[in-house]
Amino acid sequence: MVPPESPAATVTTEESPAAHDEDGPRLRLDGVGKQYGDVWGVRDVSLELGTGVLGLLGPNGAGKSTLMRVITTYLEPTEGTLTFDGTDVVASPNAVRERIGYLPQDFGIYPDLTAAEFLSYLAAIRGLDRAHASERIDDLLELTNLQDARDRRLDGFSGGMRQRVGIAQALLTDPDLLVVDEPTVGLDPAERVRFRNVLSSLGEDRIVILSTHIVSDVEATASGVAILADGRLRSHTTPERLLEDVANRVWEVVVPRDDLQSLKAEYHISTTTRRSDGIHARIVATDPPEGAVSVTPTLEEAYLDLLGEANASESGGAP
Ligand SMILES: Nc1ncnc2c1ncn2[C@@H]1O[C@H](COP(=O)(O)OP(=O)(O)OP(=O)(O)O)[C@@H](O)[C@H]1O
Repeated sequence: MVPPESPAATVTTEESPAAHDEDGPRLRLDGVGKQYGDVWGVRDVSLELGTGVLGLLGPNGAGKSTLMRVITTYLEPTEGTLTFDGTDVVASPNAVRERIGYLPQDFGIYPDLTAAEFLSYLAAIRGLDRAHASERIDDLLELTNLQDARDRRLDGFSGGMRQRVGIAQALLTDPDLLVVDEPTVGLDPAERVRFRNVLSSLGEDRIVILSTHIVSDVEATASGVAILADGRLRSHTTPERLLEDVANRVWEVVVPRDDLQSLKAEYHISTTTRRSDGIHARIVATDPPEGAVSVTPTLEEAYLDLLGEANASESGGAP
């Protein structure tokens, strides 16, 4: 919960990433807040976005879904204003809706339909004329690399293929703003890479907002990062600047397994890996322990450092 008296988030606008294309679509949020009863889902969010992929990161309950629902007009903000190319999103939701594509986390399909039938059905619901829809569906099946599966029933699709159908449906009206919620959860590594590539190319000429817990998806696709915590915008920057902020402060140290607890007590540990020579721990610290070797930070470490909550997540290695 965000108490109304909380201080405004310290977000420096001059650090915000510049849009790729000054002539492309622009989305602007000023002091946006959404309250559920006594609880603020998000509060005082100001952002200006141009073309490119924005990675929206934040812990559970940070307000990501609330913010996306407000942006996609599913929820009205309690306070603040949103404008899309100068149009007031709250006053004219219908004008904005037709320019927005949304892939929600709980995207439902009709299992008995083929990919092409499903997209035709959604195109009809959204009022696309038949000839235009058929051409558009062909293009989208190609874009999402599903042309060979177009006449297969959706119940035989893998998770990754379903997500690509989800992206295709979100793009039916050729939106200038695409919002995708946790799109790579449950995908295998190859599908994830393919999906990331599709998102990156979509960001070339539209605004893409990618909400996720998977920081490596942001690292691979995003030109901008917005970090929410407790409903507040903590940072709007580029992945490069986020990494610069933690440069020279990430270390790897090898300790015997019995020393791990005391290391945890003293340092922010991002990951630990068990190897035959001991536990390899990556830590974020200004004053590292003796023997620590400086390593290249990951975006996840920069993100955890900003949230101030780095802690160990153990990964594989020798027993
Ligand atoms: N319909 C609702 N009624 C009351 N409170 C809500 C409602 N939806 C969200 N909240 C609250 O608003 C805050 C933000 O929730 P939200 O779902 O937007 O966060 P999130 O970042 O999307 O979380 P997650 O990553 O777990 O999906 C939380 O405190 C949540 O409990």
